Amino acid sequence: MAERLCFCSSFCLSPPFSAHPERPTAQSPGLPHLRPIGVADACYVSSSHLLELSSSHLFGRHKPRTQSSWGARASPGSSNSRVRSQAVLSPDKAAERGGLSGEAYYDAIVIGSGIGGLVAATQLAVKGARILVLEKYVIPGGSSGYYERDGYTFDVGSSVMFGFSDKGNLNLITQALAAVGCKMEVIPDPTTVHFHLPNDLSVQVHRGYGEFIGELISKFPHEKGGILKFYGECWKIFNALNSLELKSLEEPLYLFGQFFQKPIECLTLAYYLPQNAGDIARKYIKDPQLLSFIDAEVRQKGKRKKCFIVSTVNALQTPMINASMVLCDRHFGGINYPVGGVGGIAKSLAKGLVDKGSEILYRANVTDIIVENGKAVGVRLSGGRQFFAKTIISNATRWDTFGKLLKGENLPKEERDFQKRYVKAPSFLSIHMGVKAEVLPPETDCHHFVLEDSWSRLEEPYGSIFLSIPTVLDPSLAPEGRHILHIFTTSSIEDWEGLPRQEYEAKKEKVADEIIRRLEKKLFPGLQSSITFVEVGTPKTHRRYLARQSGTYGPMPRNTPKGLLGMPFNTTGLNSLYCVGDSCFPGQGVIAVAFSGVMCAHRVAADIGLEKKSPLLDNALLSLLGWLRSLA
Ligand SMILES: NC(=O)c1ccc[n+]([C@@H]2O[C@H](COP(=O)([O-])OP(=O)(O)OC[C@H]3O[C@@H](n4cnc5c(N)ncnc54)[C@H](O)[C@@H]3O)[C@@H](O)[C@H]2O)c1
Ligand SMILES: CC(C)=CCC/C(C)=C/C=C/C(C)=C/C=C/C(C)=C/C=C/C=C(C)/C=C/C=C(C)/C=C/C=C(\C)CCC=C(C)C
Repeated sequence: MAERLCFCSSFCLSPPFSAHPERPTAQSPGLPHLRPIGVADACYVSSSHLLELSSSHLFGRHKPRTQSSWGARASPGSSNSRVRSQAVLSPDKAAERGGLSGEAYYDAIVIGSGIGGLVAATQLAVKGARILVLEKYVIPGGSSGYYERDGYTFDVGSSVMFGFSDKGNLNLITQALAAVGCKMEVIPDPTTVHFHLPNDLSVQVHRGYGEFIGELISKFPHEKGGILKFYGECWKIFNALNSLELKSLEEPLYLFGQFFQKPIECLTLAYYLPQNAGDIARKYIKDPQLLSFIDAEVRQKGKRKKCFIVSTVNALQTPMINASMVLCDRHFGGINYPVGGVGGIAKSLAKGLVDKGSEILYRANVTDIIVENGKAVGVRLSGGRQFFAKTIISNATRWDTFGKLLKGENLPKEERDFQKRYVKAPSFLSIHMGVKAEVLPPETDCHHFVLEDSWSRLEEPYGSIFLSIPTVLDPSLAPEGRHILHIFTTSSIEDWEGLPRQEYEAKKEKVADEIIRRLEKKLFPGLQSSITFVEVGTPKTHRRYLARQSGTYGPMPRNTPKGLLGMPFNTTGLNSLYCVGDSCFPGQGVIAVAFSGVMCAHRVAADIGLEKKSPLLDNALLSLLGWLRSLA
């Protein structure tokens, strides 16, 4: 088991420290009186403050803190705003600099500090761009954030981390951290998921590919040939992906360069771009139970209200490229858990961003994207403050970006088409629990997928249960003698809206009790009586704290998609506005949104002159991609 280490070289050297040595922190002697901040106020938080956050009230009954000793309100003219003025303009100055005639101070404003937004921001910052990230909540990370309660550190989202190894080209989380000089200690997970399925089918997805395939073949010996062919095809795609340098597929000089250097690999990917995993699995495999297992494996979203493991749909609606990425990376680089919890990734990226001279404002709720002459030029916060930049990057979902943040603008055709092709996936009900350690049998795996009785419940709300026990890997996340159980299952916002408070609370308890009862019966006898802490989040909780419309987990195809062909990239129909995150290519998942961040940063860098570009080729490629999407 790994020791707890610092995230970055400077991360824990001088508490509290300032990322900019010349800039004192809010705690430094000599700083004037700091006013407590209200929810609507934006506050500058340096990475040192992040380290000191002990509890980010994300789920359950608690509201975000409205009083804080770690944040300082900027008031122009105060010494506190003077302290910051080297990197963050006072609101008035920022406003003056934007608009029609003024030169925008920032190269890019990023709305939201999910992993997608943070990767885009840090990748641009390392290229020398001046970035301002505006985050509505009090800490970075969005669905990859964390919160602390009663000595437990809970991951907000799930704890299965792809792309976090030290090899290949697809370890995008490792690479994103390295770009800003950070390295996190990780703990290898020996089993990606332990499936507990109908008809007492139990499959462990071992880290070793041979071991996993051996186990699967032993359960389905009559399908040996099909299994080898299906997973073999996945490896062909994964190897092609892994051989490329990953940058923006919307940037022609890079794309042609890759085609020139790796023609076979690029053509392989182009061939699979419009294909789905379920169709390919069905070419080789006939056993319905094995096909259902593969549906659960690739967990992409299928029809409305249905859901699964690697995203939330069945294999027939899962792009083959995404399925291959997930089904192979877990064996190639393996699933690795960051020591100290998933929240450390966003904290490290945020710190890295500040180290590179860019800024983050927390409690900065963007309500409007300001458009002038058909171009996104700035943003307005809920308190009325305005910031201007050459480009705006939205890490909010596309539904929020185009439905809420842009007012009075006609929905661009591209977005209308996207909304025809994709709907919002349902949200989750999540249960964060602390339990007595003795309730877990020895050798319990970290991640479980439970569907006890019938395959027909696979995609039903509350049908399948996801369970992570990160303390199996990192015991430091819980008090001694305790474990964390993070349970989640799909659930739609409609189930929870319009209920009076008491009924809402009673329903949370009832639904959570039923899920816990199922886990007690299937996995852990005595579970109920071993609980020491429990907190339940519903889709409303996700909507409120993650600022995602309907609390959605992301986009899912309305019908059977043409693989990844229909997914929009980062540019949008509005000049200078870009999107990043899970409603962009290639979709949901931490590694997927990290890739979207890398792509976005590259395209933006080209557009603001930090990377080479060819306007002529740009137009040709963007038209070609638009046309290809129209075929989806
Ligand atoms: N594999 C896993 O185990 C795992 C775990 C957690 C999360 N995830 C993935 O992460 C993906 C989401 O990442 P993402 O980067 O797209 O976004 P995100 O939803 O995680 O983060 C978006 C951020 O933007 C902020 N925001 C939204 N609107 C805002 C506004 N108007 N003003 C200011 N801030 C605003 C939110 O507060 C949030 O912090 C999901 O698809 C999920 O699959 C996966
Ligand atoms: C343009 C043209 C025409 C052509 C071109 C061709 C080419 C070159 C192409 C290329 C492509 C590429 C590069 C692509 C890429 C892609 C990628 C990277 C992808 C990725 C993906 C990923 C993913 C999807 C992931 C996901 C994940 C997830 C979702 C996860 C989840 C998890 C969970 C939910 C958890 C569970 C739990 C338990 C069991 C407990």
